Amino acid sequence: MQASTPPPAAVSIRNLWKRFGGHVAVAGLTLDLPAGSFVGLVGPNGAGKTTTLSMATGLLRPDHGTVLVHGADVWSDPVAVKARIGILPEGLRMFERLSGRELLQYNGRLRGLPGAEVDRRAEELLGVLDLLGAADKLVADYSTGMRKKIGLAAALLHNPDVLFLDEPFEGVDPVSAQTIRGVLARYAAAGSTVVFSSHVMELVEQLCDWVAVINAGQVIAQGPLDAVRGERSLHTVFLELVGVREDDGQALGWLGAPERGARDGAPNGPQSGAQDTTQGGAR
Ligand SMILES: Nc1ncnc2c1ncn2[C@@H]1O[C@H](COP(=O)(O)OP(=O)(O)OP(=O)(O)O)[C@@H](O)[C@H]1O
Repeated sequence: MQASTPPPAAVSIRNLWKRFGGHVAVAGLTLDLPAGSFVGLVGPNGAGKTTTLSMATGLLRPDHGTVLVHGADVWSDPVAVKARIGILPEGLRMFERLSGRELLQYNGRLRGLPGAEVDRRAEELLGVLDLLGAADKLVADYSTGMRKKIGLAAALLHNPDVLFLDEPFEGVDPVSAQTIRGVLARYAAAGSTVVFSSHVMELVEQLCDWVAVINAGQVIAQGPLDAVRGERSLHTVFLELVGVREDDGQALGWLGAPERGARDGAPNGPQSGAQDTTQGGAR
């Protein structure tokens, strides 16, 4: 499975560290992401994915370590790097009082693209992402999925070499997710690099050809998807790698059991309160 000459790295991360107060969020993380690959970053909650992506894209300064994007240092050569990357961060803050179309036009101009080219690309992206009907609506009035799509359009407008996406499918309905997948697949097929974080292993397996598993601020596995998962599913391998916590059978023993004397000393068996709650929840 090992290639004799490794492909050039689009993103090369070396010994990256980040501490928040007493908590080490990223602990000496080293990662090489091959150019032209579709990379999935997976890891449990709090593993350090967002912190890593933020440092890799110049949004958060590392305590230590380097990140190179196509050979340019993110922190010592930020202008060169930012011209080559697109970012869809988690919880992206946008100019809410602009319409979707205006947001793209503003982004395109900031990127130094000629006006006519910005307009052409913006209309195409709005069309492909099924946002033409909402193009003149304020971003403030966009739904979660629409926000992800307009954020993706803004990240792609200048045709970056590397696209970083933090949880691009979170809160997105299946129709919009399919649209986003189509755009990403088309972008990657043209030879660009996509790096995205996700908790959805099935999605990573469908889209990605390269995977990095992050746990406790470090990379615990990385490589081509087939090499990382072997004959098994990524889900199974992931759970094994990060270690599933065993339930000792003691915790939550009260949950679902009849309450005795907890409320005004009155028993609350399944035929009284529990049943009412179920009916209430069904409405
Ligand atoms: N600004 C911050 N201040 C303090 N702690 C932070 C900050 N940002 C992240 N952390 C902590 O750093 C650790 C890594 O967080 P991070 O958001 O990078 O994880 P993640 O892998 O993206 O998690 P998730 O999958 O839940 O989004 C967590 O313990 C988190 O609480």
